[in-house]
Amino acid sequence: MKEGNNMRQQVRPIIALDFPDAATTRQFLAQFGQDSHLFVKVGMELFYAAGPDIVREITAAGHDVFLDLKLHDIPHTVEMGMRSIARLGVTMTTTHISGGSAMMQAARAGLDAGAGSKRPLLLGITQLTSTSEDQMHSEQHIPGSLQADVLHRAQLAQASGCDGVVCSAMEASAVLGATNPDFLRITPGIRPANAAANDQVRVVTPAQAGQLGSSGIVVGRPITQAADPVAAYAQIKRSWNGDTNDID
Ligand SMILES: O=C(O)c1cc(=O)[nH]c(=O)n1[C@@H]1O[C@H](COP(=O)(O)O)[C@@H](O)[C@H]1O
Repeated sequence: MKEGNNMRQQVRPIIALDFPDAATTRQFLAQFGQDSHLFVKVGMELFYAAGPDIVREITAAGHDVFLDLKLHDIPHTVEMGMRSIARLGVTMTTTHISGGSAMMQAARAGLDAGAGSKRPLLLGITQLTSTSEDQMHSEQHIPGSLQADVLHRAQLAQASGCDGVVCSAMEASAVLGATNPDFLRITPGIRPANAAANDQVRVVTPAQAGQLGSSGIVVGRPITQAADPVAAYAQIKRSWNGDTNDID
């Protein structure tokens, strides 16, 4: 087994359900059959359209939900927002690290206060996978390498009560080296070889993500817009888990 495989904590690729409404989401999920136990991400597009009801519906169907709303506000507002999120029974959620340590601590306190038996895991957003190092320099006025910035953010997130970060797989092994081994490295920006990058910049294949030390991958359009989403999911899952020599 490759070293990266030992680091993998989420065997299932997390499918980003970036759909405009509940009906489209239901049609998509129905293709996977009643007994499937998927790990899906509900983000802004679906949540702003279908609200907490769609999250409850998906969890009631037996799927794990990563509710990705990327909270970023003053600490009190984020704490109270996270209390509401925790009551939805989701598995993971997100806050922006750039809001600072007080905001992340408040996010964690909100999850602690709002959760029942199982607290949602808190992930900090480092640098979006759509951001290049050049953009970071010119638009954010952050000097140095993008990896160094991601490492700094990851360490701040860990010290502030986060359970992991969202970063690209390109930074995953460095984050692993700079944080506790169980600190999660959830990586979007996943594209099978030859697939369109779309708006993503820091992109790797599912197999590379496994080798680079990701602990979970997030995949949207390569599955949701595939001619056969169930087959695309199965192929990406095999590649991610190192179960195939197929070109991914
Ligand atoms: O927080 C995220 O999930 C996220 C962070 C990030 O840096 N990059 C990123 O692409 N994402 C999300 O991951 C998903 C990627 O979707 P695709 O580009 O279609 O595979 C989208 O739902 C994004 O919102």
